[in-house]
Amino acid sequence: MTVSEIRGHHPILTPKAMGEVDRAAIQSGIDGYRLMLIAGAAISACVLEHYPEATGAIVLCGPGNNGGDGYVAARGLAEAGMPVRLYSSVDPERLKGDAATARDDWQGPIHSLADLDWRDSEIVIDALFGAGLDRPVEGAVAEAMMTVVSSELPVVAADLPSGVSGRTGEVQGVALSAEHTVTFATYKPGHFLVPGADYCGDVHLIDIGIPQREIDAHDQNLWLNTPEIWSDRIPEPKLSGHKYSKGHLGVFSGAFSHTGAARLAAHSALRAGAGLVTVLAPASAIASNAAHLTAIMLRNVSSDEDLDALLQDQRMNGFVLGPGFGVGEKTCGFARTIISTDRALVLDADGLTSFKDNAEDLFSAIADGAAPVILTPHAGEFSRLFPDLAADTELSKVDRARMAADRSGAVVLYKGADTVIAAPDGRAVINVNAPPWLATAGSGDCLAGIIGALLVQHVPAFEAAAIAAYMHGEAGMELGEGLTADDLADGILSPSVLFE
Ligand SMILES: NC(=O)C1=CN([C@@H]2O[C@H](COP(=O)(O)OP(=O)(O)OC[C@H]3O[C@@H](n4cnc5c(N)ncnc54)[C@H](OP(=O)(O)O)[C@@H]3O)[C@@H](O)[C@H]2O)[C@@H](O)CC1
Ligand SMILES: Nc1ncnc2c1ncn2[C@@H]1O[C@H](COP(=O)(O)OP(=O)(O)O)[C@@H](O)[C@H]1O
Ligand SMILES: [K+]
Repeated sequence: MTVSEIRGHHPILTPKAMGEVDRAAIQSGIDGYRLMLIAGAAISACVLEHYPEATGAIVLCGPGNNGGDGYVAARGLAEAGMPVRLYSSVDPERLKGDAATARDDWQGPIHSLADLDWRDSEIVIDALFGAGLDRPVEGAVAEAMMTVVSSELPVVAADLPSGVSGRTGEVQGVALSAEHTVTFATYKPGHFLVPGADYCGDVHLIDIGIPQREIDAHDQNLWLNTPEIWSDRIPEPKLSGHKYSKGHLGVFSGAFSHTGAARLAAHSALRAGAGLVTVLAPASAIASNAAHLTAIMLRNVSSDEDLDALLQDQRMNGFVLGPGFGVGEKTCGFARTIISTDRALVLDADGLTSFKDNAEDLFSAIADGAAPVILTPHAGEFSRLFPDLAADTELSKVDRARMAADRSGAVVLYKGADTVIAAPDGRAVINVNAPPWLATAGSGDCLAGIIGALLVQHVPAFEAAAIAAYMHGEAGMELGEGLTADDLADGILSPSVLFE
């Protein structure tokens, strides 16, 4: 999916919430079978569009309404002239409601999945399980799915690839890997959370006629991270502006052999539109930083006293602490001091790990302080600060980020291919425009700098994190595979340029 091209407000609903929307729509008088006919037609249209040369299809139907979609799709393909063989994972007599109607409207034979033979087919339509998957797939169905996997035939999935949890994106037992997934009414978390995202291929969102008011009524405060969520928060350059009106960010550097991370963050921040950026370095790192900095300023901040003196200048209104800084009590002390002021703080990398054994200290400092704080953990750092949430296999990454934001009082940007940003007030977005080559040393340091640049320009914390993740992804896409973090820092465009 070319995610950068997705525009608009896209709420993401869990399968459970989607089921409630579905029931509410039907109760309001909408014909459920009509929804299934539109869904099934969209699946057959997807197959015909993307595999026009296919000389035969197999359609795998499960026990519920996902299977019903399969019967409708099979009919559409057969009517278009494609030879179709349909397999059911259960006795078709077991089907109920709309799925039973769809079965009755299918004129062809229904084979048992146990007799699966794919040899004269070129495409598989997966309608075994969708939103109703609620336990690991096992036994004969799992075996048949393994046969499909080993056939290496392309798969088009109805709603979700079978075996992928729509709520968490986790694989339940075994899962089919689709080239295309046709989903209905809204995206589900499993389309974007890893590993589910890898199983979905291109995701096509189809409006099947469920009223928007029903979707809005079941809004779960979770959206895709698209520009429409925050475009009105992008800092606009003003004619009357000067460099201080665009904020002054301080980025803490580590000791003499650990200075690169801070410079990557500082450089990215200047590119992202901060008015001034100063690297704050201990005495041992002044020379190595000075050798590399021009537009970025440099100041010696070695001790608590140096930090107190620095904080006298009210114009330095935000900080990035953590990249290359070192793990230890000095880091915790600096973080606590900044949080006790009203300056914004991005706490990243070593700044997070330093609180491994005293996370509650950090959270109570945030609760007592007035500063907006953003925590930017990757999975390892997350498990150090929130070990119980990381270990709870029932939770999705969205649940974890939300619970972490609630507990810490900070905006949490939980990194990865499927970065989730959550605010203490419950809002959350999933960012999906990041290409895999962003996983390179120093890329997270650049992200921390971009967030800092937005914070010092007075963008609220949740939006600053969401905009920064999107900008980071866009820069990665623009630069292409093989980028280094140096390229990335150089390739960041200020948001008013990027989104003009
Ligand atoms: N949203 C909408 O507006 C529309 C939705 N539509 C479609 O409906 C789909 C949701 O339908 P659904 O609720 O019937 O669920 P579905 O995925 O077919 O599963 C059914 C049954 O599978 C079973 N089962 C579960 N796990 C299992 C396992 N591991 N191994 C074995 N069995 C397992 C379990 O039955 P159980 O055995 O527990 O009785 C469960 O009840 C949705 O994905 C979309 O495609 C469209 O028609 C258009 C309108
Ligand atoms: N597979 C991936 N696809 C896209 N982006 C990724 C992937 N893995 C990591 N990233 C992103 O790359 C950055 C890596 O940051 P981090 O883990 O802190 O590394 P570092 O400290 O080396 O910069 C994060 O923004 C993360 O979201
Ligand atoms: K499916």
